[in-house]
Formats: sequence, structure tokens, C-alpha cells
Amino acid sequence: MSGLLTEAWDRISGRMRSEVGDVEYRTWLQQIVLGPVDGDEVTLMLPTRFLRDWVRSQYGDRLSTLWNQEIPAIRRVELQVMRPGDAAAPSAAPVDGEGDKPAAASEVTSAPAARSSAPAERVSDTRADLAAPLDQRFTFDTFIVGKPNEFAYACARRVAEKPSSVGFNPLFLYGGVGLGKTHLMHSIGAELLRRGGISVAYMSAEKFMYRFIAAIRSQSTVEFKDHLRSVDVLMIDDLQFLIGKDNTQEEFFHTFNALVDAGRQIVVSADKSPSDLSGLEDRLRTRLGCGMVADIHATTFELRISILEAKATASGVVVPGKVLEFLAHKITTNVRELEGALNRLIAHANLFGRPITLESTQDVLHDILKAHDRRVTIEEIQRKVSEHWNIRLTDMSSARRARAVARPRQVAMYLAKQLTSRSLPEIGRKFGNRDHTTVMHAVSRVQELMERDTAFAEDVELLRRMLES
Ligand SMILES: Nc1ncnc2c1ncn2[C@@H]1O[C@H](COP(=O)(O)OP(=O)(O)OP(=O)(O)O)[C@@H](O)[C@H]1O
Repeated sequence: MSGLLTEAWDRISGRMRSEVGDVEYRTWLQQIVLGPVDGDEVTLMLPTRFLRDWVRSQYGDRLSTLWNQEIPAIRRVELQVMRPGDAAAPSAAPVDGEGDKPAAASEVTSAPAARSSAPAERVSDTRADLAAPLDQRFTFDTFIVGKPNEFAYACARRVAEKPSSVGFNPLFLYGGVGLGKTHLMHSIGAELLRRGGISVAYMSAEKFMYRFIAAIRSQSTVEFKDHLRSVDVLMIDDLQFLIGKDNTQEEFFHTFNALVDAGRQIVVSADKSPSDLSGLEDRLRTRLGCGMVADIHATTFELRISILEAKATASGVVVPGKVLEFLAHKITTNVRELEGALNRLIAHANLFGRPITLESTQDVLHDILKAHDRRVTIEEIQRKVSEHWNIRLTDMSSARRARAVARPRQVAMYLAKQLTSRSLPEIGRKFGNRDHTTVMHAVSRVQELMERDTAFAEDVELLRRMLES
């Protein structure tokens, strides 16, 4: 078993390295030492409490998932701090001769204060961990631009190229969950750091609050404020977290004012526009809205396809176009989930060395697809389609075969197949007890027509969107 475990761990670490990139891997993960397995739990050991906590919060879920994929009997990962005797493992050596200093964090804040080497245990040292490391996968190059996000993307690029430009400070990015706000913020950070000569601090609003409270406890608020106010660009993610946290809001407001007044750039993200963030103080909302406010809209089918294509290409695994289309139709609200579904398919294909097909996709993603089943009913589809082509609702189940009636009926069957989890016979029954082969024929006929006739394809797409919204 121990040989098996070591091999599994080698594969998991290799996988983590390719997912997070070399720098992040060396900084946070390389020092992990494999410990014992007890029941359904594997222990991983880290040299310091700081590293242990960091790995737990940032990579804990991913490590558990990968372990479970490797060895299904393992369901939990326990992260422990090594005792002196455990540290004999060769990988516990300091990284790049800099002790525990998180290399990636120093890349993020290039301000002199953050450069100073700080032992990892000094969690209360507010300077050492003001900034979170940037995710190296989140760059402008890997961000796929489409209608829904082109404005936000252009604003982000502009700030990365020319921070503190008039009209772009603060930059306020907002949009629904998993639509790319963090990705864009990290891209700004990565681009600024690539250009050099500028200090950048990025943190979630939650971390901001945590640091602020820690600073109060350790009586180092002055240092905390000074350092925050010394950066050139401050980025705060998920600002909605500060709603109801009056003291932290107050502190953020002062920091915000001090930075903007000193000509520094602020970038903020939230799930709503400044005016809709009720619960934030009025004066803060007003100031947040007085620079550039950019909305990331819900994705379109085309954007989802482009994102999937890019990610599939980057993975090196062949994913058939039909599968990508299927995913883009089924998972519509959140790019993170769309990406997660694709990653699972790819992992599965890699693990079993089998090609990805529509059938295997439905199988592997069974749970995700079920959760995403839109609650559109066949009746709703029939109603919308009838209204759209101005036919009677009863014609959806009638025996009439005139094209003016038969075509919309076929479209309704096609949409029923796409938007509900009903089987072909079930759909057939709802359309005047028709046979499942009639439904099958309708689905392929509509697909064929959509490929040939763009106006027709647009009509169907429009109906789909209306039904999905
Ligand atoms: N346009 C895009 N191109 C490529 N990847 C994208 C795009 N939009 C989102 N993603 C990916 O989707 C995932 C979720 O994006 P991100 O974390 O930036 O969302 P978010 O808007 O910050 O979400 P939250 O509201 O949960 O904070 C990330 O892996 C990101 O890379």
C-alpha cells in the first residue's frame, strides 16, 4: 500500500504543479510531506503552521478531490504541522534559500516593506501577508473576451497599462458569481507586475477584514494602515462581504480615500453595482461609483463555447465539439462550474485513457447535469413557441401536418429535449402521444435546419434564451 500511496502522491503533486504553475507550487506545496493513512484519511505534513493553514484554505478541497480520484477509499485529507522528527524529509528544505518566505506573495507586493523576509509563523505580522498570491492561470491571455465581458476587459486592460488614469479610478467591476471578476483582477495584477516598478496589493474583502481585526488585536493598526496606504495599486475582491461590517467599512473608506487622494489606483469587485450594494454606507457607495463602473454580463452560448474550446485546447485532450456544445447548453450560469465540469471530463479521460463522448459525458457528469437541469417545463416551451409563431397552443398536440404548424412543433420538441431532462418517449406523450422516433426526427431536423438557415437558427436561439432567463 505504501508504494501505491507514494505513487498516488507523486501523481497528485504533479497534477497540482501543472494546475497552479511552478512558482506557486514551489512556494506553497513543494514542502508537503506524505504522512500515514488512517481509515479514510490521509495525513499530509507541513513544516509550519502558517503553511499548513494556507495550504488548508487554498488547496485543501482540491487535494481531497485529487486524493479521492486516485484512491476512492480516501475521503479526507488531514493537514498537520510536522514535529521536529518528521522534518527529515528532503522536501522540507527551505525554498530558494529564502526560508519560509512565500515567494509568490512577494511577487504580488513589490513594495519594499513586503520584500523583507518574514518567518512564516509571524502570522500577526500584517506586512508579511497583506497580499494574496496571484493565480498564475488568471492572465489577460487566458481570459476569453466576448460581448458580455468586452467592456470590463477593456477597462481592466486600460488600468493595467495606465494605472490611475482619469476616469478609471476606482475601477469597479461587478457581475454574477463565477463570471470572471477575480480572473480580471489577477490579470491586472499580473500585467502590472510584469511591467515592474509598481507595488500591488490584492486581497479579498474577507481577508481585508481578517487582517484588520488581527491588526487591532496585535495593536499594529498603524502599521497595517501605513502599509496599505503605501501601495500603488490596491485591489479588493468581493466587496459585498463588507456589508454589515461597519468598522471594516470605515477603515476601507479611509484607506480608499487616502489612496485615491494620493493618486493611487483602486480596483474593486462586487456582485452588484455600487448603487445596488445596499448595506454599504452611502458615502462609500458614492465614491465607489465615481470612477469607472464595468458590468460583466451573464455569458452567452457563444462565449461559453469559446471558453470551453480554449480550455479544452490547453488541456491537450480531444473534446468533441458536440460535447462542448452540450456543456455550454446545460451549464449556463457560472463559468467556474462549466470549467469544473470540463476538468472532470478531462481527468476522467486521462485516468481511463478513453475518448470523451456525449454518452460518457452524461455519465461522468450525471450529478452536475442534474443540478443544472433548468426547471423549464414542456408546457412553457409549447406556450412560448406557439406565441412566437402565432399558432394555437392546441396545435402542439394536434394531428395537423401543415408546415406552418409542424415546424414550430418540431422546434418545441427540440427545445424540450435540450432544456429539460425528459426522455424522448415522455416528450412524445406531451405532444399528442407521438412516438419517440417522431421526437428524434424532429430534433435532428431542427439541428439540420439551424445549420443551413441562420435566420431560423437565430429564432430558435432567441426562444431558448427567453426560456432560460
Ligand atoms: N472570460 C473568461 N475566460 C476564461 N476563463 C474565465 C472567464 N470567465 C471566467 N473564467 C473562469 O471561471 C472561473 C471563475 O472565475 P472568477 O473566479 O474570476 O469569477 P468571479 O466573478 O470572481 O466569481 P465570484 O463571484 O465567485 O467571486 C475561473 O477559473 C476563471 O478563470
